[in-house]
Amino acid sequence: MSLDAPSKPQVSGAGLRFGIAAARFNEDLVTSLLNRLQASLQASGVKAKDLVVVRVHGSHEVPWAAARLAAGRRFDCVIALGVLIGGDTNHHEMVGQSVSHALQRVALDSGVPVINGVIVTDTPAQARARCAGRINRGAEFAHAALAMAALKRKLGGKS
Ligand SMILES: Nc1c(NC[C@H](O)[C@H](O)[C@H](O)CO)[nH]c(=O)[nH]c1=O
Ligand SMILES: CC(=O)[C@@H](O)COP(=O)(O)O
Repeated sequence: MSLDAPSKPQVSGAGLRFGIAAARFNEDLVTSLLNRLQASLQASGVKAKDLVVVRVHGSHEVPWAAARLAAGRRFDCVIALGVLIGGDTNHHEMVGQSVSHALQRVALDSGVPVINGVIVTDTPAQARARCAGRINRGAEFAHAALAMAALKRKLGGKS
């Protein structure tokens, strides 16, 4: 586990727009992650009207939704959220790797930054600690999103 995330960026969120694609699988945990993300974005000045959330079945479906949000060219950054927890097989690792690659492809192909907020853990306890416990990954993803949205405004993108 790493807790050495960068600190909150000195970025005002006012006027920045975010598209969020979130899985329903492990719904309570993903919703907690989403709530923490939204609270952190709004604390930095992002308006509720500038946060658009779409929900999909599982983490495997998140990259497609992220791609559609990015293709709309309305957002400064797209944020992908999901929680993959190990079951009897290594399915969670397979999905986690493919989702990670797909999200990177969406970002590079679309020119819209994509934040990988899909958490992959071996146990439910590890997932709870990161989504609803002492490790606030929702706020970390918000900080990454704010920084990348501001950078996109500065450097430009395809859109
Ligand atoms: N086991 C988890 C899944 N599995 C579902 C897949 O993501 C996918 O929806 C299914 O294979 C149909 O394409 N999803 C999660 O988000 N978290 C899990 O722990
Ligand atoms: C089918 C799934 O999404 C996932 O829950 C796999 O679980 P398991 O490894 O126990 O088959």
